[in-house]
Amino acid sequence: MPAGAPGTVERTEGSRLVRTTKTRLRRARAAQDGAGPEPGRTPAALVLLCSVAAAATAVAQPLVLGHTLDLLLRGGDPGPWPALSAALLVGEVLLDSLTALFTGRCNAGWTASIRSRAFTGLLHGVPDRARPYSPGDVGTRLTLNAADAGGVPAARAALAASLVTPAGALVALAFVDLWVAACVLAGLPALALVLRAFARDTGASVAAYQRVQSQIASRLLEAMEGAATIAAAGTGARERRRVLAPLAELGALGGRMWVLHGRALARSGVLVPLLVLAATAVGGVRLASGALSVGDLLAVCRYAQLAAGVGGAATLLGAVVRGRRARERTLALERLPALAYGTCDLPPDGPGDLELCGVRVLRDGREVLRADGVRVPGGSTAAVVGRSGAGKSVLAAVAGRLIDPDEGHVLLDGVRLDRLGREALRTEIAFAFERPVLGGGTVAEAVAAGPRHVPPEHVRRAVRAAGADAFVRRLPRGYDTPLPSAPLSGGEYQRLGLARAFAHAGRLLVMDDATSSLDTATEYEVDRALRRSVRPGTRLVVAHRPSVAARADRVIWLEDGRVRAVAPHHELWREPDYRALFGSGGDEDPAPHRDRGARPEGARS
Ligand SMILES: Nc1ncnc2c1ncn2[C@@H]1O[C@H](COP(=O)(O)OP(=O)(O)OP(=O)(O)O)[C@@H](O)[C@H]1O
Repeated sequence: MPAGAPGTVERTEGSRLVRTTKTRLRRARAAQDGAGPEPGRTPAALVLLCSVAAAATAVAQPLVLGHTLDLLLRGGDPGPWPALSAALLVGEVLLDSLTALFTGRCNAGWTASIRSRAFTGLLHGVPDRARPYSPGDVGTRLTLNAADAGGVPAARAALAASLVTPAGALVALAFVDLWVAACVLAGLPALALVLRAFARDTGASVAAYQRVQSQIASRLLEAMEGAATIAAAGTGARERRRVLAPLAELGALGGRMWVLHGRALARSGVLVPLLVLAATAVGGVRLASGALSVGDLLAVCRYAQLAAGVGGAATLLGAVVRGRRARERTLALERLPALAYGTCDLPPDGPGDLELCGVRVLRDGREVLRADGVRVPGGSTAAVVGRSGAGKSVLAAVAGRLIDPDEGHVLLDGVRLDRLGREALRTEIAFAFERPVLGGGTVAEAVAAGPRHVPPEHVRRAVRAAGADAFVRRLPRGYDTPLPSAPLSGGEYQRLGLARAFAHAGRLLVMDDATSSLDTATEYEVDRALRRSVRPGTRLVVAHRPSVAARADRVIWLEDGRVRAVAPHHELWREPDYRALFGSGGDEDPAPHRDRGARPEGARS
C-alpha cells in the first residue's frame, strides 16, 4: 500500500512506523476501549444477499419449470431446460443453507458486540447513575435482551428478502398473465393490513413483557442474596410469592403476544389460500379460453402462492419488533453517563492536599451533600462521621471522583479532579469499601489487580498491613487459592479489599466504612500498619466508631447532607449531639485514643 494512500493512517508502535487502514484502526481502538470488536457489516449484507438470491431462484423456478413442462408435453427436445430446473432447485437449497449459516454468524457477532457495548457503558458509567438498574435487571438486559437485539440485522435482512419473493412473483405473474396478476394484487392490501396491525399491537406487548421478565430476575437475585435473612426469618413462602408475583402479568402478556401472532397467522392463513384459489380459478378460465398453456397455469398457481407468501413475514416482523425494544433496553446501559477525563497531571510529589469548594450534590431534586471550604491537609487523616444517610458515602465518592458534584469542585494538590487524566486520577486515588468486589482469579491476583503493576512482595506487604496474611496462608493454596473457592468470612473478605487499596495507595486513600467488619483490636493493628507500611498520603475515612474518629487528625461531621463542623474528635466530643452519634449520652469519651500511637483496650502487642 503506498504511503499516504486514501483511507490509510500511519502510527508508531514503539520505534516502528505502522501503516494501517482507518477501519482497522477504529476497530483496534474500540477493542482497546473494551467495547469489543465492531461487528462487520458483511454478515448482515451476506444474509441479505443469500436470501435475495434464494428468493430470485424461487421466483425463477415456476417460469422455468412451466416452460420445461410445456416442452416435455409437446414431445420435442427440451434442451437445457430440465437441467436448468434442477440447477435452480439445488441452488435454492444451497442458498437457504448459506442464509442459515450467515444468519447464525451475524446474530452471534451483533449479540456479542451489543452485549460488550452495554457492558462497557455500565463499567464506564458513573456508579451512582447505574443504581436504578438492579443486578437482575442488568443480567436480563445483557443476556436475553442483547440476544434479541443481536438478531435484528439478520431478521431485517431476511424480512427485506422475504418481500422480494412476493414482489418478484407479482412481476413474473404479470409477465405470464395480467388478469391473474390483477386478481392477486387486489388481495394483497388485506394481507398488508394484517401485518401492520400485528407490528403495531405486538410492539407494546413486547416492551411490557421484557420489563416484567427483568422484574422477576431482579427479585430472584435479591432473594438469593438475602437467602440467609429469609431462612432466619422463616419468610420463604412470602418471598416465593413476592418473586413470582409478576408471573401472572408475564403469562398474560405472553398469552397476548401468542394471540396476536396466532391472529396474524390465522388471518393470513385464511387470506392466502383464498387468494391462491381465486388466482387458480382465473388461471383456469384463461386456460379454457386458450390464453394460457398448462405450463403457464402451473407457473401462475405457484406465483400466486409466492406472492401471497407476504403473510409469512409476520414471524420476521415479530423478531424485528422484539429486537428493537430489546435494543432500547441495552442502549440504556450503553448510554449511562460516563465520567469525562481531563488531560492535567498532578504536581509531582504533592502531599495530597484535598479541598472541597462549593460542592453540592443533588439526587432526585434533593440536596444530599453541601460542602464548601472543607480542607484536609496533605498527609493527614480525616474521619467522616454522621448519622446514617447524612451523606458520608456521597462525600467519599465526590472526594475520590467516583461521582462529580452538581455544583462546585474538588481540588487535589490544587488541581481540579475533573481536569485530571484518567491514569493520574486512578493511580493517585485508591478506594476501599465496606463490601469490596474482588472478582475471580487467585488471592494474590485479586489484590494485585488495579491501575498499576504491583510486584508480589508489595502484594504480601499490603496483605500483611491489612491483617490478612495469617488467614491467607491458612488457605488450601495460600496466595494462589482461587478466590471463588476460598472459604472467607465477611471480615476476611473486607481485609482483602483493604489490602488491594493499600497495594495501590496513591496520595489519597478513601476508606468508606472499609473496616466495619473488623473487631476493634484488629482495626487498631490495621491502622498502625497503614501508617507504617503503606505509602504515606492523605486518608479520608468514613467511620461509625469513635475509636476511628479519635485517631484521625480531624473529623468532618455531617448532618443531613451538610457539614456541621470540622474539628478534632476531642473538641467535638464536648458537644452532646456529637456524642449522641456514637450512642454515648455521657461525657466520657469511649475512645480516648487521640494520639496516633495510642492503643485501644484489648489490642495485642
Ligand atoms: N443515586 C442516588 N439516588 C438517590 N438518592 C441517593 C443517591 N445516592 C445517595 N442518595 C441519598 O443521599 C443520602 C446520603 O447517602 P449516603 O449513602 O452518603 O449516606 P451515608 O451517610 O453514607 O449513610 P450510611 O451510614 O447509612 O451508609 C441518602 O439519603 C441517600 O438515599
